[in-house]
Amino acid sequence: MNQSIKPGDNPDLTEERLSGTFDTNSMAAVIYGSDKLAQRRREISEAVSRIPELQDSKPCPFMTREEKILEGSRKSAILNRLLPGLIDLDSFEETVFIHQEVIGIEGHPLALHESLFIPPIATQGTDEQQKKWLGRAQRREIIGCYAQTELGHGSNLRALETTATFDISSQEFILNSPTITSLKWWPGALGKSANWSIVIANLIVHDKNHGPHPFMVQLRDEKSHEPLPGITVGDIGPKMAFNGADNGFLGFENYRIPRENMLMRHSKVTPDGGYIRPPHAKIGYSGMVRVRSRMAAEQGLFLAHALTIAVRYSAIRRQGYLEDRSREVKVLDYQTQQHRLFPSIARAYAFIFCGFETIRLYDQLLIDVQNGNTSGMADLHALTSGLKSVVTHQTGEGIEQARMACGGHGYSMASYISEIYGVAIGGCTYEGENMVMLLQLARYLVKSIEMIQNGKSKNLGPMVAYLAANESEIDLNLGPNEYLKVFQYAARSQAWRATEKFQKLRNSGMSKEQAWNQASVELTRASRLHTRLYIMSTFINHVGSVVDQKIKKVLIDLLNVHITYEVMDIGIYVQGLLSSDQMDLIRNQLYVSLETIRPNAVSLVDSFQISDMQLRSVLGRRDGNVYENLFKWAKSCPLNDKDVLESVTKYLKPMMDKSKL
Ligand SMILES: CCCCCCCC/C=C\CCCCCCCCCC(=O)SCCNC(=O)CCNC(=O)[C@H](O)C(C)(C)COP(=O)(O)OP(=O)(O)OC[C@H]1O[C@@H](n2cnc3c(N)ncnc32)[C@H](O)[C@@H]1OP(=O)(O)O
Ligand SMILES: Cc1cc2nc3c(=O)[nH]c(=O)nc-3n(C[C@H](O)[C@H](O)[C@H](O)COP(=O)(O)OP(=O)(O)OC[C@H]3O[C@@H](n4cnc5c(N)ncnc54)[C@H](O)[C@@H]3O)c2cc1C
Repeated sequence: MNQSIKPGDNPDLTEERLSGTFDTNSMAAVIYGSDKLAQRRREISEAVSRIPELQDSKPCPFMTREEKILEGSRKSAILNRLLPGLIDLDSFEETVFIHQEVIGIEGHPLALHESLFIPPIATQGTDEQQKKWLGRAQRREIIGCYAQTELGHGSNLRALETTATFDISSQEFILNSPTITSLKWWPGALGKSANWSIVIANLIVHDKNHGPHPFMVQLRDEKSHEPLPGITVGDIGPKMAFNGADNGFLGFENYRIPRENMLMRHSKVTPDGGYIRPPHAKIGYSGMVRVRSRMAAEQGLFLAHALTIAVRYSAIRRQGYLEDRSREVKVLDYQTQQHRLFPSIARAYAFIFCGFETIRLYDQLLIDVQNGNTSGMADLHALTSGLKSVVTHQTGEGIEQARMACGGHGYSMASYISEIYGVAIGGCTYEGENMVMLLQLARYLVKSIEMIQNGKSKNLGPMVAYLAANESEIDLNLGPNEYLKVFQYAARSQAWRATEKFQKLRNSGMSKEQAWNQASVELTRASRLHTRLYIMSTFINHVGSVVDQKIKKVLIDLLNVHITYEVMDIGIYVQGLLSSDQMDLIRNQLYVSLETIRPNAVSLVDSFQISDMQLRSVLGRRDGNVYENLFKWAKSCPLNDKDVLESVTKYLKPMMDKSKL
């Protein structure tokens, strides 16, 4: 049963919902991890929809940037008052969800507070530091951000220029931005809203640079909100999207903070200027790993937003004919439309499934690290580096296809797809530029292959054990596990090809850095294939664990779309393994899978249960009543407040008048 059906809906959409073979609430439970979690999302949406002061004052596309920031702040403040009655305050998921529901995806002044300001205090602050700041931050007495990137440096953290020099005599750190390129640049909420920040600066003690470390820094006066003396701060200007957030710049001039403001759970500076090393050199980077570990699910949901819009719209949009010339067909019936959208539905599910898995892995790692065991850090760093890169890229591609699948109306801001696209593809850049992060994973793959070459295959972790196998023939009696073997073959041969290229260049006398650079395109290809293999195997495992048989059946259909599409997409890497007959067989299986999934397409996107408020799309409305609402939306555009604009009276009319003979 599809729970989205309501009286008054567009009959085409109701017809689709009636053709679904499964219960959308049960599917939502599988997507979000449990019936309880899915139910909480519905309850929060429902509660929010009944609070008038939380509704949009006007559609986001009609707001200026200043209005967006004002609206985000207005709603944040109201939410802060209402949150205790609406959500479980200890739940990060519920906190993020309600902000998304109420404020949307364009960012808001507290977007970074929850995800990048509070977690470093909680994980890298000492008990005393947590006592001092955590409660204040959680109550939102203070608003924080995370200032790491600089005008001249982002990807390469070793080159950051901001310094925090320890002054023993005053027991203070002195913060400085010595050059224009050392200005912090990009941090969200820094521009106008935050009054505190985690600042990443090079720790200098007794003239020795110990590299980047995190510091708690007050930026603005807590009464007047004016920047404190020694601080230069402001907004960096409009962006491609995400304009509800005030990304900012920040400079320091001999700005002093107490010694106790360095986050010292792992690294420490003692009063006499002693430096105590952390248990792992990169432990200070763990805030980034946390955000990356959450990106697959987050991006999967961005894709889910775009697909909810495109699939619902494709079910009510009629254009052209198939056999029956008496009525135009739903565009969703065209194979090209299905090929454009259904593999992306499968990817959205796959990303969410493996996203929740990486969140679980991160949470486990956090416990291990707090207990002094840092051995899992390298594995999770490699995994999340690849995952954020592949998922953000494919999400961007999927959203753009969704936009095109909506024809002309997809290009209108009424679809809201362009905003989803703009926000989502920010993920290709933030938290580590994709190529840079793919190359981090490649280091791990090359090291794994070197272990095999050195006869140490038994030391390989489970995620890379396939690199040591020797599969050269596949029995295409095709089930998911055979597809997995095909993918393993592709990932393995590319990883070996890239490593051997790197080694050959090294052996020719080239420096390590040059050889790496000259092999880097091949290395990034290896990282992508490795990551896609991981996504596929997580998807297969997840479907295998589903108990409800109706849900399992449709997820197997979706998995079939995924595995056939993915293998077709990497055809070039499996030429040595699969014959052209086998490739034809897979291609045909893909087409059959598209037909199989067709009756469930709308129910599959309905199962994401994204409310109209959150979707903010005229095309993607739950009720499917698109045309009358598009007309209403256009009429409410501020340009239509007057029939004759100043642009006409001041310029066009005089021009036309002058041109008259
Ligand atoms: C619609 C519904 C969806 C819901 C979503 C919610 C709605 C919200 C609305 C909108 C969302 C938008 C939100 C926007 C938020 C934006 C937030 C952005 C925040 C930021 O971007 S913060 C800045 C991030 N910056 C980076 O990521 C910088 C990238 N660079 C690096 O991380 C490092 O420089 C480097 C890793 C690339 C290199 O570091 P370096 O020290 O030089 O190390 P190397 O020499 O390369 O490697 C040495 C060795 O260390 C290992 N290593 C590196 N990192 C780690 C690590 N983290 N853990 C473990 N080990 C690590 C590395 O592998 C090497 O090992 P080896 O020697 O090979 O064995
Ligand atoms: C929406 C958004 C929000 C952000 N929020 C924050 C925030 O809250 N806090 C914060 O501190 N920062 C934030 N950032 C900054 C972000 O983290 C950086 O922009 C990001 O890490 C990329 O760094 P960069 O800009 O220096 O890119 P660059 O490194 O300059 O990248 C430019 C090009 O160089 C290539 N390149 C660079 N290094 C290498 C290499 N070693 N090998 C091969 N190619 C390379 C890249 O692949 C890319 O093609 C945000 C950015 C965005 C877009």
